[in-house]
Amino acid sequence: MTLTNGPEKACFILNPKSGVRSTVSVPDLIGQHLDTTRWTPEIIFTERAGHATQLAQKAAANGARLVVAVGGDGTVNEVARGLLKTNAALGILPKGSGNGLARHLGIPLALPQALELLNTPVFHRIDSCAINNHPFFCTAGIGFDGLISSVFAQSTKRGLSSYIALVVKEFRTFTAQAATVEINGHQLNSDFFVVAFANASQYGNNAYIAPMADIQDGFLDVCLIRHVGVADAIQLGYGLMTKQIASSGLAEFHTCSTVEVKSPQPQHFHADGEFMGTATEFKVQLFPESLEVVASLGANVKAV
Ligand SMILES: Nc1ncnc2c1ncn2[C@@H]1O[C@H](COP(=O)(O)OP(=O)(O)OP(=O)(O)O)[C@@H](O)[C@H]1O
Repeated sequence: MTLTNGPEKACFILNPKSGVRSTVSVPDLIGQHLDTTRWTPEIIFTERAGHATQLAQKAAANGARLVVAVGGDGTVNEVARGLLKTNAALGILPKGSGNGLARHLGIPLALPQALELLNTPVFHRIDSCAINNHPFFCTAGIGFDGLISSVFAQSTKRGLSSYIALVVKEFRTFTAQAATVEINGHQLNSDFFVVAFANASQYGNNAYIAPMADIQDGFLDVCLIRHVGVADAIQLGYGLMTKQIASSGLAEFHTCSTVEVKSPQPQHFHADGEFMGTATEFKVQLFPESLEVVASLGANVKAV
């Protein structure tokens, strides 16, 4: 497709550390598959954690119409937060191990096909969220999944099998944590294994924590999981991978636009799988239609 005004600027921000497919040369793939009558590409490598946010802000300020995160959900998060309140749209070349947002948006995991999607882009507006002012676009969580994000951040191993081994190890010693969750004017006091906040439906790797979550509906889906024994854990794992967590009897769901959580003990928390620290009080907010993305029609999103 040729534009009457010529190609627009597309900036590709690559995290060289992300993913397990390190042999793939993304610049070569961009050279082979990107339609240069549609886009004039610029390719930049990140140099450190957090760098992608600065690069994305700069690209948007310099007139890029499209800023493409090349990496996993951590890189997607960093690029996307840099694009909030700008005129640039987010593209994704999925190169992580989980790729939760890319999967929700129907973006092909094969990079040549993901590049083809950018050649004939359809733009969509999606909601974004924040946990204690840390933006997230896919999921955030407190409790066991917060702890896992912390332990995974310290581990040098990547990939699904390492992740599962780590989950099993930590599960043996983790106990549900006391907290008060305030949703829609109601206070729920309990011990919680996980309090998860879903903008998109999955954590990544097709593990669906909130299968019904709609990324354009203006609502957060909150998933509360209380005590989890060994037999429950197997059922929970099965429910996550088969989109049947809601019928497992182990999870309770609420929708809201703001939720607050208080806990007597500091709790680990994550945003899009990245460990954000510990806190005793949490405020989680949703900002409707606050980010423009290129996604696949017929996936879980409606076109603008
Ligand atoms: N040049 C860099 N050097 C070191 N770390 C970086 C660099 N660029 C980005 N990072 C950090 O790498 C981390 C992991 O990135 P990302 O999530 O994209 O990959 P991943 O962990 O392999 O994928 P997934 O989240 O799907 O498992 C992010 O926290 C990001 O801040």
